[in-house]
Amino acid sequence: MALAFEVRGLSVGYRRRPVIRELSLSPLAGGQVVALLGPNAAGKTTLMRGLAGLLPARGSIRLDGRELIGLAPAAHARHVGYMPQTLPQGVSLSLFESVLGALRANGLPGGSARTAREQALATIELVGLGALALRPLAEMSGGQRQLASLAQAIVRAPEVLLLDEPTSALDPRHQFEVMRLIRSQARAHGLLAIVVCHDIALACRWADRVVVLDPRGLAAEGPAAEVITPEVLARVYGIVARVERCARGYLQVMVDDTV
Ligand SMILES: Nc1ncnc2c1ncn2[C@@H]1O[C@H](COP(=O)(O)OP(=O)(O)OP(=O)(O)O)[C@@H](O)[C@H]1O
Repeated sequence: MALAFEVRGLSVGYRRRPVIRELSLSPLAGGQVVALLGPNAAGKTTLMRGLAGLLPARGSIRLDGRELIGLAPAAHARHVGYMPQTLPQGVSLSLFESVLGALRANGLPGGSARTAREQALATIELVGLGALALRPLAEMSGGQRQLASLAQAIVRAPEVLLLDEPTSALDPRHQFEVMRLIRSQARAHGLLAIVVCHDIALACRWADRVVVLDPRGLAAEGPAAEVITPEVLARVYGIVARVERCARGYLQVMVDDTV
């Protein structure tokens, strides 16, 4: 049975600024990739941090029927992994040490120390950074640090993987590879991946469902082909856009103007 993830009446915000108010989503399932879209300041990061247990939340987040709100942060993090939008900076650790550290921080030694080291190295290979395993993060490019951050999130093998703009620093080839990797991880391990993305076509190409937020709350959700329409793009982003299918059947979004 695929894992079930349910968000009901969820509120997340900051001391004097509620951002996500009473948000309910259709149930999400393990094995899926869900793209979280929406304009700047819509609350995507706030929602992700609430789902990850990094901001206080009210309402309900259920994983296979078990309530996550109220769990201790370490227990919450074992179920729900989070890759932040900001890249790791100024860290003197090598890539290998940082990925091994992420694995250990989860309280999941992965068997023996040797197994843990092998797991860390295998994950580094998976994101395509095998040749840089011993390089300090501080000596990596922005794109390489973003891939390092992805490796740190994946190595923990959470059931729900939250990725906040994982492709923002990447060239087109690496964007493609990362989205393909996320989907193959979701399919292979039955994990649910929720990915924040500003590239609507990229999101539609790889996601099974999209959730669109705007500052008023949930604007739309469902399969990309049903949700991404000129009307929704005008209402949510304030753009005049055409939504067309390319020869291969993928959605393309062409922006002609602002509303
Ligand atoms: N630490 C904070 N304290 C108070 N308000 C915050 C904090 N962080 C973000 N906000 C506010 O919460 C709102 C939502 O911000 P959030 O970062 O969740 O948006 P976002 O959809 O991820 O935006 P972007 O696409 O620009 O990354 C914004 O109005 C922002 O100013």
